[in-house]
Amino acid sequence: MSHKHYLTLDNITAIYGDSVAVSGLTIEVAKGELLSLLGPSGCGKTTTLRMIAGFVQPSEGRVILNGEDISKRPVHTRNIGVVFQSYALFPHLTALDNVGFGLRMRHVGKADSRARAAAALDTVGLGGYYDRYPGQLSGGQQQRVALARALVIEPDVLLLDEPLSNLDAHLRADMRTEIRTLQQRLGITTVFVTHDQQEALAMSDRVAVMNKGLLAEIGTPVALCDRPHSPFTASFLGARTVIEGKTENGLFSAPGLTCEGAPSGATRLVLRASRLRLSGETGPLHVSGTLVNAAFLGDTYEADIQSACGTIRLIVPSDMPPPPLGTPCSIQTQPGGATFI
Ligand SMILES: Nc1ncnc2c1ncn2[C@@H]1O[C@H](COP(=O)(O)OP(=O)(O)OP(=O)(O)O)[C@@H](O)[C@H]1O
Repeated sequence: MSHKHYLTLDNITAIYGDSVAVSGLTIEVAKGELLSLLGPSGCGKTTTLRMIAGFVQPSEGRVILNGEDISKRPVHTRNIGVVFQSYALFPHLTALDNVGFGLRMRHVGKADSRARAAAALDTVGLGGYYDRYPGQLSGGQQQRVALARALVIEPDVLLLDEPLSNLDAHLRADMRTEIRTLQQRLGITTVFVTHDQQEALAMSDRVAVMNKGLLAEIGTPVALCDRPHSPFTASFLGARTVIEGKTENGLFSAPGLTCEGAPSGATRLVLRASRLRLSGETGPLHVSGTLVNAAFLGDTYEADIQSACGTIRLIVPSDMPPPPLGTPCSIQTQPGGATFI
């Protein structure tokens, strides 16, 4: 996908009182792309979304949509659809009227509004639910109504703020697939806020990892997982151990650990839990320690090895059960198991 600048966040900063929520953020989103903003609570994801929607004014920088600087435009004149975590449906309006509301506000005639709202509800699989009130719908169905309401205005950009976080795990996985399929079918440019790394990886064309109001790193899900460039990304993307050390003549070393094949200047070794095995054999990685945790997770075991350089996490297949706790172990890397920053 070309990163044609359909939506550009150009060096935007948001300040609340004397605290900086977002600091000099620059991101370009291509037309039709789904970009996730991923990061821990408080890193500035929602504030970024609010600046795109127009609820928060950037104190510096610009939001450019399709070549136009929309930074100063009021919310209702931006053609942007938003789905909030809380759905924010009107309890006293039916599903059809909730979806049609935005059109009526835009002075679309009543019959036309109803027809378009009905079509939007059909799109999200709620064909039979036009006359239900929000209180008569499940959480997942309310979420679909909120999505239909955002889509019915045919927005230039769709903004989704943790839309799945109120749903149970099963439904969340289904909705994730549905939203992604719909987004691709409609080709709608989407910015998706989440703190759930799996959700971001599963749904996105690219992921922007944020930390403390700053962009830590941006890339495709596979690139971020296989070759993280920032230590924050490496540790935030989960199931990775980051070890500090130094490199001389291609050999990375840290207390009680060495790893061959390091580029000059590397100061961190990233060990990816799912690409490590407990083994008597050694490869490029030399480290030994003691098994201190082995949890059965169904298809895998999660194991922790305590070593001189800290605790190293492994995720091993369930047909390779770890030895008893307290057993001395060494670790073998599989391709992609050890990378350097
Ligand atoms: N209206 C506000 N007034 C003052 N400070 C705010 C306001 N909204 C957010 N903040 C602060 O700005 C920072 C960024 O908040 P933001 O909601 O953008 O983070 P987030 O990454 O979306 O977090 P979460 O995942 O918890 O929603 C936080 O430190 C937060 O406390």
